[in-house]
Amino acid sequence: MADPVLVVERLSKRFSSGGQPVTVLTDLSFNLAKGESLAVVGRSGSGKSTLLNLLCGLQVPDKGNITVTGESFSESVNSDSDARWTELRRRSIGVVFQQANLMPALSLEDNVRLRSHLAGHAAGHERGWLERLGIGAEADRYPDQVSGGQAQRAALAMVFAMAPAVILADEPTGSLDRNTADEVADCLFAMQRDSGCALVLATHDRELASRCDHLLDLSALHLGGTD
Ligand SMILES: Nc1ncnc2c1ncn2[C@@H]1O[C@H](COP(=O)(O)OP(=O)(O)OP(=O)(O)O)[C@@H](O)[C@H]1O
Repeated sequence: MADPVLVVERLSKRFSSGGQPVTVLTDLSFNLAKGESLAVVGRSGSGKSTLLNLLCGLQVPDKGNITVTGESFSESVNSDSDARWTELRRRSIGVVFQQANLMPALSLEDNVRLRSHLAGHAAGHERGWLERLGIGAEADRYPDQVSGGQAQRAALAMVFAMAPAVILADEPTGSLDRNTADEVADCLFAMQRDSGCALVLATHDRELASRCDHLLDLSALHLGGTD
């Protein structure tokens, strides 16, 4: 494999629920290279969102290592690892959720400008990103003035404007009707292919998952549930 952008080694995570340990991930390992996509599927509660949270440092594994663009993290947390995760989320890891996470007081263009600025890029390309997502005409509108599909396209424009190494998408089309979901997915995969970033996509939608290069079925790895 070409130099991997994302390396996951023997990752384990459990929670405590009502005093009972709940094992979510056990010894999970995979690599993802530049330009590759991985669909993470599995029944509700199998750990899809937990995995994405671990991959951007919002949760900490009990065991294992995660390496993103050469930065390695283990289960030990300190101010150095916190600062490195924060910097990665600012510049290198783009996150897309089921609901577009736009700032309501900013126009779509200003939402893209802010995200791009935080990632260290000069202003000036915001409209271009919105045009590539097919919503250039909506650039001056505010999030509450656009449809769910348009808002989700704006969320993708924000993420691609960062020029991230990795995109983590958690049910990015889950709140959209089938046609709009397909259109947004077309944008996501076309732009991921053009930008060459890696994509980890958590979804219940098997059709969407089948568009990725690799499939990780968390239900097949373990039975989950209470230990
Ligand atoms: N902070 C937490 N504390 C305790 N248990 C948690 C916590 N977060 C998640 N869990 C449990 O971990 C398991 C995995 O949750 P997760 O949200 O990752 O699943 P999922 O596959 O994304 O589910 P869904 O498809 O319904 O979104 C579930 O049993 C959930 O209840």
